[in-house]
Formats: sequence, C-alpha cells, structure tokens
Amino acid sequence: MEPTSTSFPKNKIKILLLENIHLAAIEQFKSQNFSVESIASSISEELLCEKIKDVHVVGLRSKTKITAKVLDSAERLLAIGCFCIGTDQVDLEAAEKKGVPVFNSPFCNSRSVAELIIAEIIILSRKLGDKSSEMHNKVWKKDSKGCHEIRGKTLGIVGYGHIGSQLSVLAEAMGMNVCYYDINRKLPLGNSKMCPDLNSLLECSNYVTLHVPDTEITRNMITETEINLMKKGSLLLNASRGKVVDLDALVKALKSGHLAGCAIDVYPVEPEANCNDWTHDLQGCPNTILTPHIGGSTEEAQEAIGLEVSELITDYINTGASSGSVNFPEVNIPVNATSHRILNIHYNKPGVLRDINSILSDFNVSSQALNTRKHIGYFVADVDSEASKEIKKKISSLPHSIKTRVLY
Ligand SMILES: NC(=O)C1=CN([C@@H]2O[C@H](COP(=O)(O)OP(=O)(O)OC[C@H]3O[C@@H](n4cnc5c(N)ncnc54)[C@H](O)[C@@H]3O)[C@@H](O)[C@H]2O)C=CC1
Ligand SMILES: O=C(O)C(=O)COP(=O)(O)O
Repeated sequence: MEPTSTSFPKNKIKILLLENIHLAAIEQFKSQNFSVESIASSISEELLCEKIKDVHVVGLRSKTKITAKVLDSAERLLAIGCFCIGTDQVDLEAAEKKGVPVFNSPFCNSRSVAELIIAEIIILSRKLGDKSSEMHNKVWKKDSKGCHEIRGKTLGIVGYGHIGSQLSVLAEAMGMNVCYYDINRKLPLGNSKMCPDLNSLLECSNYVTLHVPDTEITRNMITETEINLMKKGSLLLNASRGKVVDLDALVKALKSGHLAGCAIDVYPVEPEANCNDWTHDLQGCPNTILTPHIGGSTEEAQEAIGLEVSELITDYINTGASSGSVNFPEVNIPVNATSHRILNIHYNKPGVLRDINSILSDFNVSSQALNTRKHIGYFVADVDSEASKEIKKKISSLPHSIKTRVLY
C-alpha cells in the first residue's frame, strides 16, 4: 500500500533570510525545493512580526532581534537559524517554550575574528590608522614615539573560547606573551597563562581583548573602574558584543591618555542596515580603530556559516534531527526509509511519555527516542506508514503537546 502522503510539501516550506546571508544557504534551501526570500538588511520588530506570520524558518545574523513578541506572531515557525556565532539576539527561552529550535554556527568565523584582532594589535602598536589618515591629508610625520613591536608584550584575552584560543595561538606565534581569564576551566594552549580573575589580567596586560558572549554577567564588564586598572598606555580591543564595554568610559580614557588606543567592532546600538550618517563619540579619538561589526565578515567564514546552518536546518526539517541547536533537546536517530517518523514537541510534564506510549502501544514502532530540557520534551518515533496519520492525530491532541509533525 502506498504510504499516505503525510509530509508537508517541501515547496510550501517558506524560508525568510535576513542580513545578507550567504548565497550558499540560499542554494542549499532551494536545492530542497523550499521557497526562499532573502533580504539584505535586518528589519524592524514590527515588520518582522508581520512577515514571520506564515514563515517556517527565519534566518538572521547578529542584528535582528527575535523577541517573545515576534515569536508570538510566528505560528508556523519550525526553526530559527543564527547564521553567526552569537545567539543573544534571540529570546532562546521563549523559542524553547514554543518548541522552536535555534541553530547557529559555533566556530566558522572564529578564525576571521582572531585574524582581525591580530591585525588590529599591530595597527594600534604602530599607530597605522592615524598615520594613514595623516598621509591622506598631506601630512608626512615620521616618528617612533609611542610606537612599539608586539614581540614580548602581553596580550590579555577575556573569554578563552573558540576565538580567544585561536587568538592565543596566533599571538604566541607573533612572539607575544598570552594570559587569559575565563569563568570556565580551559586548557591553556602553548605557553599561555590563566589569570585567576579579571582584575589581574587587566593589571598585567599591554593589550586587553574581549571575546565573551553577551550575558547578564558580561554586560558592562569593562567600565571606568576596570579601565583604570589597566596599565597606562595599554590598549583595549572589543569584537565581542557592544554592551560589554562602557564606551563613555573608554572615550574618557582615550582623551586623558590613560589608554594609548582601542579597536572597537561592536556597539551597544548598531544600524539595521548599511548607512552613511553613523556617528559616535569614539570618532576622532586618538589611535582608535572603528569597524562596522565585521569580525566575522570574510567570504570564507560567511560561505562556511551559510552551508553549516542551512544544512542543520534542512536536516531538522527533513529528518527531525536537532543536533546543533542551542536551546532544544538533542534527538538524532537514523532515518528508516520504510517507516513514517512522528515528531512530537511537548511541555516537559510528568506522564507525557506514558500517554504517548499508550497511544503507540497499539502500533508497531521500529525506533523511538526522547530527550528533554527545562521547558520541553522532544519525542521522535518511527512507525508503520499506514498508522501515522491516526497516531499524529492522537498525539497532537494530548494536553501537553506543542507541535506534532509526520515525516516520511
Ligand atoms: N564581532 C564579530 O563579528 C563577532 C563577534 N562574536 C562574539 O564573540 C563572542 C565569543 O565568540 P566565541 O569565542 O566563538 O564564543 P565561545 O562560546 O567559544 O567562547 C566564549 C568564552 O567566554 C567565556 N565567558 C563567558 N562569560 C564570561 C565571563 N563573564 N568572564 C570570562 N569569560 C566568560 C566562556 O566560558 C567561553 O569560554 C560570541 O559570543 C559573539 O558574541 C563572535 C563572532 C564574530
Ligand atoms: O558571529 C557572531 O556572533 C557575530 O557577531 C557576527 O555577526 P554578523 O554575522 O557579521 O552579523
């Protein structure tokens, strides 16, 4: 008997991509016959609430905010793709409660960020930004005052994760001494040294670079107090998130000469799209490199991210595999071509598995798996194709069910 066609037609799957996500993702989704709309910029919450109503997948980068309000409008949403590392732009708990997995690319642009920081350390050490600006303005001013080699200097890395550890290796290869501070225990790479606390790193470093996520703990991690603990003439680099550093305090330290320079790639508020009227108090500060959140903006990184995240989402839509999501129970059982697959997302309450299995006890189940997180459970089972419609109907009507899909 032909399996009943229960899977949602692929060409009805609507994918909205924002912020100029790489063509590799668009091509991957189109190869699955999904329909794709790609927008080059971020969009406002109001417009997103409207556009997301009939969308099954939304892809974004670091700008677009997926708030609880946006999620309330997203009745058909199956998955969210953060085509970047950070996922702080998504209300992860609200997405979990709605049974929407969030996928990201945990390290495809780590090297790009690390290389940018190495470049900026050298540019700042030789004041290349100011020197180049002077030359463009007809000023030939040759001097070595305040210019240094980086060999033998100390780089303090705050956050020794994918980027911080990559940077550690590159910096040591340039002859720098490396120390780091992390709230988690980390394997020190090469000759790097762990600092017991942030203050000791600030006090011993010639360069301080920040590579932490945006969290309640890291917001305003570097204020006037921490900047004043830094050595006079040291330099601060931030390519993590804009709220980690109090930029007013940074401007004050640059103008007083306490800090010899800085490189800032991220800002508390950033434009939704490219513009030519961006202003900030950091403009005009001495030996100050300002970049428009381009740490991960290399062709290599964007292509790799586009491929990785689109493949994770494709697998989730086509097989229910949730590996690689940051907010969802991980379930990943081999596909059984002769069965139909039931996917059930439910509130994590006692008795749900009993209720599901009492429904399945009347049918043949070739494999099943359950995993849970704080708010939800994710159940996957392969069943006879003849029974899948009936099983889906019964499981989706259970009191704690959030979403139930059938794949074949
Ligand atoms: N400017 C840009 O274009 C980019 C910015 N980023 C940002 O950089 C951040 C770091 O990226 P990855 O290294 O890949 O992340 P990761 O998660 O691999 O490493 C972050 C490290 O920070 C540590 N950490 C967390 N809170 C801390 C605290 N309060 N004090 C000290 N350490 C703390 C964690 O234990 C972890 O080891 C991302 O969360 C993202 O916000 C990432 C890529 C590109
Ligand atoms: O990977 C990250 O977290 C980033 O901040 C990169 O942001 P972007 O993808 O360039 O908007």
